Amino acid sequence: MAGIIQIDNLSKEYAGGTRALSNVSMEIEEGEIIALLGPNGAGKTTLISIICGLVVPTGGTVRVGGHDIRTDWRAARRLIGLVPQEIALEPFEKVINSVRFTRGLYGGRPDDAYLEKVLRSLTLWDKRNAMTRELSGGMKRRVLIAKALSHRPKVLFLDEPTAGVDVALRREMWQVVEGLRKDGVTIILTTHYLEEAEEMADRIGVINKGQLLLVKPKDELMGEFGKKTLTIEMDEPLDAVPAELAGRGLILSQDGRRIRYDYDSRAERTGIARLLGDLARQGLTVRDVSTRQSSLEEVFISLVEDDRSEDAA
Ligand SMILES: Nc1ncnc2c1ncn2[C@@H]1O[C@H](COP(=O)(O)OP(=O)(O)OP(=O)(O)O)[C@@H](O)[C@H]1O
Repeated sequence: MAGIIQIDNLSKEYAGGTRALSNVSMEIEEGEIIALLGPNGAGKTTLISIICGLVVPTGGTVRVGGHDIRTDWRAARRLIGLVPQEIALEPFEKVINSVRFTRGLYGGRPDDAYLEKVLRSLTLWDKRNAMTRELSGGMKRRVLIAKALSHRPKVLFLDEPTAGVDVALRREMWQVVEGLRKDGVTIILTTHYLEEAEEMADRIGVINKGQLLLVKPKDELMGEFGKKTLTIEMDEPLDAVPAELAGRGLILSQDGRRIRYDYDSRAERTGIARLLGDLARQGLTVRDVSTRQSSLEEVFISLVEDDRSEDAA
């Protein structure tokens, strides 16, 4: 079965000559949450804007629910809701009217029962008669989501949903997304926060300089690139790594008390047992050992750096 979104060889060159996207292809399955990660200017917003019909691509195609976004844009757009990066609301409008209005814009017939369900799920029902300017920042963001959901889209785009919000609000937003997942809404979000992608997404796409470097299930990405670090704490400080243990990439801390060893946890032989055995043979006593998995942040930085060094080569 084809995915709900099918992107083929998508490219965009802006009028000034900036190449914002180069031959991006990707398929998104119904019901999944996909996070698009990338540094500033990578092309994330451009990609979302093209799918939503706000920016015209210079090459390639996008289908939403089988509808081409250019030749069959009305049907495609009906399936999409967009929560933009900037908060843009009518300040003197009541929440409920603002949401009703957006539903009308999409050509939806009035359906207050559905809008009540949406507002309740976003804990906005009690605020339905408040003017949007009276709401807190977090509530305003939730109103944007309510508006984007007002016509029952199958796909929701969240462009940096938690940019500039505090930790509590960020967690609140994650819960909202979790609720939408349960309702079967497909979600595509962009973020700079790796923690956010790690927390919410099923799959992660990494974009850099207009190119989609990879799209992978989150766990696979972590497993594939996630190196582990073993820290060995010595009973007595060392002056240097013993010569017998050279060539294994061991790093001694400045105070000589800890040895760091990076290894691939999926390798058949991690070298840990050998290392500990060799230390014992040298008469060195180990006080403690700990391991740490690299974070997605480290994974991401190494990917983007690889991309940079390939450019330089
Ligand atoms: N309307 C436009 N006209 C010309 N160039 C543009 C336009 N919009 C974006 N760009 C350029 O296209 C590139 C990609 O921008 P885009 O906003 O898609 O990146 P982004 O990954 O969303 O970045 P950010 O994380 O900062 O929002 C950038 O170099 C940007 O300057």
